[in-house]
Amino acid sequence: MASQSPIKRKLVIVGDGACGKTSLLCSFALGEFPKEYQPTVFDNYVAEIRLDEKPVHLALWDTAGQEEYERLRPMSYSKSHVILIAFAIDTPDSLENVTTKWIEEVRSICGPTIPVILVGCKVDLRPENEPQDPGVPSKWVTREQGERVAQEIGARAVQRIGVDEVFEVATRVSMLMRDGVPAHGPVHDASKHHRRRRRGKGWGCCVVC
Ligand SMILES: Nc1nc2c(ncn2[C@@H]2O[C@H](COP(=O)(O)OP(=O)(O)OP(=O)(O)O)[C@@H](O)[C@H]2O)c(=O)[nH]1
Repeated sequence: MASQSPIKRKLVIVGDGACGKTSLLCSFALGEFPKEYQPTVFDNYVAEIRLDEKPVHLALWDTAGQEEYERLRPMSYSKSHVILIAFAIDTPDSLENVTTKWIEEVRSICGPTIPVILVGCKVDLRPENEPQDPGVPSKWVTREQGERVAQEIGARAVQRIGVDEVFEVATRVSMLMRDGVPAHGPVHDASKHHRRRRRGKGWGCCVVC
């Protein structure tokens, strides 16, 4: 049987500096966490995966969260099929910036229809049963806060899924785009569990693991 040529997809990850973007990509693409923190300028990885038995060449574009590289980042978005917006659950500001900065940037450069997935990183840092004083705000981003932001940016919450599943969902929704425009109108072929219209147009998903 002739081997199928892979479907090419491009994923870009953005989010605040040091929120965990590179670590998330590396743990998926290379199977390991980077040993040391090195702020990214930009970087690429490739994952050869299979989705519904079809080979997919998934290009993973890592971007700089640090402000000094602000002017370089817009170039990374070109011809992308899906965007991951990351935040760190130990840094509430990084979630706030999703609504005040990242979704605005993504929508203004990539347009209203590109699928966006919101991902909460560093979940291992949150203690399982932290005693909570109702008068004191938690230093951790809660799942409810993540869901609220997901709603604000028109995304759906998908909780407690692993790294591989994040990229499986991302690859699946990336199929909705072709060369920067929706492949076939609204989201009729999205998987049942993750189907969502974003204000009648795009698609979003929140993963707060
Ligand atoms: N405990 C824990 N630490 C993490 C996790 N992800 C990232 N880190 C740590 O957080 C720091 C920043 O991680 P990076 O993945 O480089 O963050 P980034 O978002 O790519 O940062 P920039 O390149 O500056 O935009 C590093 O010290 C990582 O080891 C995680 O899931 N758990």
